[in-house]
Amino acid sequence: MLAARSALRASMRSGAAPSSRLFSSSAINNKAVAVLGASGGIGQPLSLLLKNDPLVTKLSLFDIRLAPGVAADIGHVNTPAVTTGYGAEDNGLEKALEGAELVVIPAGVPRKPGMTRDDLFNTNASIVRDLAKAAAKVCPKAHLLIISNPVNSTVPIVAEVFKKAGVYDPKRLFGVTTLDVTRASTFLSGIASSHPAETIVPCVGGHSGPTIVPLLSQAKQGSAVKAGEFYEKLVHRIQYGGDEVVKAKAIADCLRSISLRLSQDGAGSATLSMAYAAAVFSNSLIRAINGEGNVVECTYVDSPLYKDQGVDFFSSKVTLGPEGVKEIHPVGQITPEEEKLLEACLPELSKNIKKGVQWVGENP
Ligand SMILES: NC(=O)c1ccc[n+]([C@@H]2O[C@H](COP(=O)([O-])OP(=O)(O)OC[C@H]3O[C@@H](n4cnc5c(N)ncnc54)[C@H](O)[C@@H]3O)[C@@H](O)[C@H]2O)c1
Ligand SMILES: O=C(O)C[C@H](O)C(=O)O
Repeated sequence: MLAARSALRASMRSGAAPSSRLFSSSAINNKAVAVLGASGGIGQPLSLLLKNDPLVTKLSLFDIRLAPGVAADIGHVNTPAVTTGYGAEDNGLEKALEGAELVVIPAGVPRKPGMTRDDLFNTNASIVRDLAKAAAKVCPKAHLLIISNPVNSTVPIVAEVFKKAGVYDPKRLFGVTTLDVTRASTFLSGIASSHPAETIVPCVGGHSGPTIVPLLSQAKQGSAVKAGEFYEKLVHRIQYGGDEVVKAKAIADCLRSISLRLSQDGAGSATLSMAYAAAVFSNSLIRAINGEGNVVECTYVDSPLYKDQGVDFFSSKVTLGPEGVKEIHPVGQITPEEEKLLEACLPELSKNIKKGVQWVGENP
């Protein structure tokens, strides 16, 4: 995360003052990235951040609405990535996936106030399944980065689609849980008065309230938070950071529209911080694929760690490499409080994974 952040900041800087070294590209450094759901709240800022990443040389933006316009706009940014937008017509999805090495998927509906991520399952499962089918056909060797919620279930759905197509490589499928790590870093650094980039809190488990397990004891600054009510509040804030944004956007939306329409629907969930987090993860993965060593991110992958407890996918620290997942790290030493959080996480995660696998079995 630390390495990724400084690389991303270097990318940002280079965007302002291009250095020929950063912008030079050899064959190995050419990276084609497709974003599916590119016109959405996450899709647009994420596409912009990817366009600003000098390691990305081709950017294909797909959405069922507005993608050519988004691509035309982003395409005017003077960085190397050649950017093209595709809609659903004229086989646009397959065209967007042609030659893609990374496929980032934020397509799907976001939460409204009062909903859990699992409430999105009925809508998003089929969206993700269909996009995964196209990727399995057109770019079966691409690395897939799944953002669409509920991540705990959508990642197993993608795995099943790829298995059915005979092209599943568990090393190339990632649930993007970077936002949990980003939030934990921000919240803890606010308490410890440390620099966020140096405040690294691994978050393991999955991506939903009770399945997000922040390991504060493994952060250098973790001792700034003593066990007890204060610790519990911080853990709760990290686990339910997504709800904080959904509620804040709902209030803002409500105030803005009070004279126009009395809407309680809200304006969705985290988009900008998510775009940042996904850009950090994408940059880390590309650097690892390009041969950089010691690139470690927390990510939700097909993992051996808790398979004996019916949990086939689990987020933990993962060393990334040229083939994607290089090494999955165990959770390591944790406190009794963290042990309790993990105990609560595992059965819920197992349920979410089974739900995805069963659904795609019945709805192939
Ligand atoms: N993993 C995480 O940490 C995390 C964080 C935030 C949001 N999310 C999830 O990301 C998803 C997107 O959130 P958002 O705020 O960007 O939503 P949004 O509604 O603003 O954007 C979604 C986009 O997906 C597009 N889309 C819908 N069906 C599609 C299809 N079949 N093919 C291609 N595009 C399609 C829509 O047209 C829209 O542009 C949600 O499911 C949300 O819960 C995940
Ligand atoms: O909270 C949500 O629904 C979106 C996302 O998963 C988040 O953590 O912000």
